[in-house]
Amino acid sequence: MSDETRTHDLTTWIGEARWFGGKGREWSLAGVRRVGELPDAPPGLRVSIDLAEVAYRSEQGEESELYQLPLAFYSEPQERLAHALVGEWDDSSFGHTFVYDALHDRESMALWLRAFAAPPSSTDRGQLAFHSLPGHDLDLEAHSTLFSGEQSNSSVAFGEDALMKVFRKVTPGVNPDVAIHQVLTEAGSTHVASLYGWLDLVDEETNTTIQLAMLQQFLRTASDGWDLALASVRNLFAEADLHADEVGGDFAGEAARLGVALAEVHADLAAHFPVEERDADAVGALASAMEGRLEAALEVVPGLAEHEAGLRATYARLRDLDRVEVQQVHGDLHLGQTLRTARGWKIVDFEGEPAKPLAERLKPDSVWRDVAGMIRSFDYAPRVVALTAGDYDAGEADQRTYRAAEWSARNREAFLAAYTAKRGDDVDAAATLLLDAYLADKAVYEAVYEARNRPGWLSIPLAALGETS
Ligand SMILES: Nc1ncnc2c1ncn2[C@@H]1O[C@H](COP(=O)(O)OP(=O)(O)O)[C@@H](O)[C@H]1O
Ligand SMILES: O=P(O)(O)O[C@H]1O[C@H](CO)[C@@H](O[C@H]2O[C@H](CO)[C@@H](O)[C@H](O)[C@H]2O)[C@H](O)[C@H]1O
Repeated sequence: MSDETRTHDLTTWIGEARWFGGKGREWSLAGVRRVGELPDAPPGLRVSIDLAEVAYRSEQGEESELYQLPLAFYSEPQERLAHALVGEWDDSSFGHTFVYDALHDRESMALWLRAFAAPPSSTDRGQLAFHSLPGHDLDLEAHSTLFSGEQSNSSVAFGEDALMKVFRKVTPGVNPDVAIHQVLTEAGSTHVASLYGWLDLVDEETNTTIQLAMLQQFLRTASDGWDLALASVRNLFAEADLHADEVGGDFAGEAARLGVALAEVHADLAAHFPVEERDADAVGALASAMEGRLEAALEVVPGLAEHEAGLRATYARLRDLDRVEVQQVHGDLHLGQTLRTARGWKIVDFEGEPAKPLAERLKPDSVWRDVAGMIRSFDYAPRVVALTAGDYDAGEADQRTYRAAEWSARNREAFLAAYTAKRGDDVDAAATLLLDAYLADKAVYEAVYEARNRPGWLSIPLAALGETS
């Protein structure tokens, strides 16, 4: 079986993967490069990390992205891994093999975990560099389980001990998720999972490093903030005669605690990363960047056109500001990035918006970007429940729309009040301009995200824009 088989199988597999960010665009597999092999594999198994180069062609020219492919090459077919089969081909180093997604394979994942616990010597590891922080002994007996959620990356739990996040779309440079977790772990923040280690791909020739994976504390008692919010909305919808504050499962107390957690994380980030006061030119550049994102989004989502004038007016109002304070922020905050544990709220995934280049994601930004992200989530939750609730009559639909707005407003207010109280400030006129602009910018981003990933949900950000712009 030739290279053609490999290219065909990998193209099919990548194109269907949830983590593949190129859906909806014209792309091809430009090449696959092996960057490392895990040592100590048992006979009949070889475990590699390959990088796939995906090329896009458009009127603007050519562009490419790198995706990480952890692969398991078995000399015999593995029935237990049938669901994770990538293909069957002749590998130039491993011979004729049955190739599987290694993240589904406990044998392969055990090799990864062992490499974190005892980083292989430089000759064995090639370009791979496993790092671990002191203070935690990994449970090497723990079995791996791949998380099945809707994510941009792939996460593998090792029992209830550790969680490894494998970054899928990779670029040279520092990944903010690793850098921020390291700083917040070392600062003793109670709102993040502790960082245990990370994996780098070091290219000594070009003096570049690509961060491939991150190992952190597994939050055993965690419930996903998004799931909790949906449950709260369902409670409200089930009680036609009651208001949000009278129904069991009211979320406002949790929304307020989330506001406090975010204020504390922002304070820790401000203490350990630079905080800068930017002038009117920088505010103008921020408004221009938002306008630029809108223009790009209009190409992908024609339905945004009816909101264009309102959006441009919101961004133009930003230009009235003569200063903006920026610092390290989360960058892609939403309820799905929050976990309620027995010890309070934790915030995860400091990687920023997956669609942005790494260098841009590390840039300081206004804290109002994160606040806006959470508020957009409070808007999303009831709309998702209404959208997926099934058939109901027109009267019921109106009732739900009204109650959805009530749920959003109640939680938005509780969250904002607690956030500003913890910081010791309030949402003054300048903050309102910033917040409105970030809310609009996020809804535009979401419209593109939904058009590419979940077209059935595109109406959610568009409806929100219809109410505000
Ligand atoms: N430390 C942790 N312990 C337990 N579950 C976690 C932890 N960190 C993240 N998760 C869960 O894993 C999911 C994916 O993590 P996330 O960092 O958001 O990945 P992605 O970058 O793919 O979106 C989250 O929605 C959360 O439910
Ligand atoms: O993959 P990430 O978690 O980094 O974030 C991307 O996917 C999110 C959806 O999984 C998306 O969030 C949007 O949908 C959420 C509901 O599923 C909602 O709570 C958010 O408010 C909304 O933005 C996120 O924007 C995207 O970057």
